[in-house]
Amino acid sequence: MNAIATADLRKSYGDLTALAGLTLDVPAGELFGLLGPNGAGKSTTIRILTGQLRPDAGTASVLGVDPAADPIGVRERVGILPEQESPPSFMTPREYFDFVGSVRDLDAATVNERVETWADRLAYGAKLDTMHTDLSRGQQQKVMITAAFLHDPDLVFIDEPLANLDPIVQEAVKRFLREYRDAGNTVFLSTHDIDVAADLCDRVEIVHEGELVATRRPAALDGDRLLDVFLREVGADASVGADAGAGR
Ligand SMILES: Nc1ncnc2c1ncn2[C@@H]1O[C@H](COP(=O)(O)OP(=O)(O)OP(=O)(O)O)[C@@H](O)[C@H]1O
Repeated sequence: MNAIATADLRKSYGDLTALAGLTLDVPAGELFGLLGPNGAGKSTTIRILTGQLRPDAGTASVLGVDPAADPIGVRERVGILPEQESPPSFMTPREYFDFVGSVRDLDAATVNERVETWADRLAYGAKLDTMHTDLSRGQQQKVMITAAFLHDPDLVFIDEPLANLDPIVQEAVKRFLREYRDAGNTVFLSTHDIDVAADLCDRVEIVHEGELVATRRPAALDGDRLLDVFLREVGADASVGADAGAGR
């Protein structure tokens, strides 16, 4: 069964074509990676799939729900870790999780239990009652990761999840994501980091200028081959483009 299916998704911002006909299936239980350079259309894809943005054309299904027709229905069922978003500056992590728990209809005991587990996993228990404004960027990212998983969704959309995290925490998050996938859940990961995609994903689709240009299974490649594919497919354009930056 597919957790996500899209057909010919298109989206423009004025004259700029961000998605030029994206057709994509993600089976349930896959740790899927959308890999592309800056400006390739990754966040636009996530925003459409999570009902935050309507496509100009094409269709999408997320856990059987059409995000354009029922955006709230999709957001109830999935977890979302947006790129570079911060928790509210005027709250502590504990207050924020209480808020997320009430939006997600979780009882206080469940919230507390899950928060303790996540604070242990990502080593930030000492900061649970510190205002977000006094947390480091990486500590704020730990809070955002916890919030995305707090209601134990079957599917998560995670945009550059490892940004700002030190190597120890990165390994803890990777370990968790593999366990989450092994339990039958689905991960839609968006990144421009080839190492992250190669290390973590069952399958990677490379997106460039709003189109899918290559698909690979990292386990079936050796060494740096995903980098070779990436450079071959997008490197030449990305290195001369105004929005250059293939991540390494
Ligand atoms: N609200 C917007 N208005 C105008 N243009 C936009 C808007 N959002 C995105 N774009 C443009 O659409 C294109 C795709 O952007 P998108 O954010 O989807 O890329 P991305 O692959 O997530 O990039 P990054 O890795 O840098 O986050 C880019 O050229 C971007 O400048």
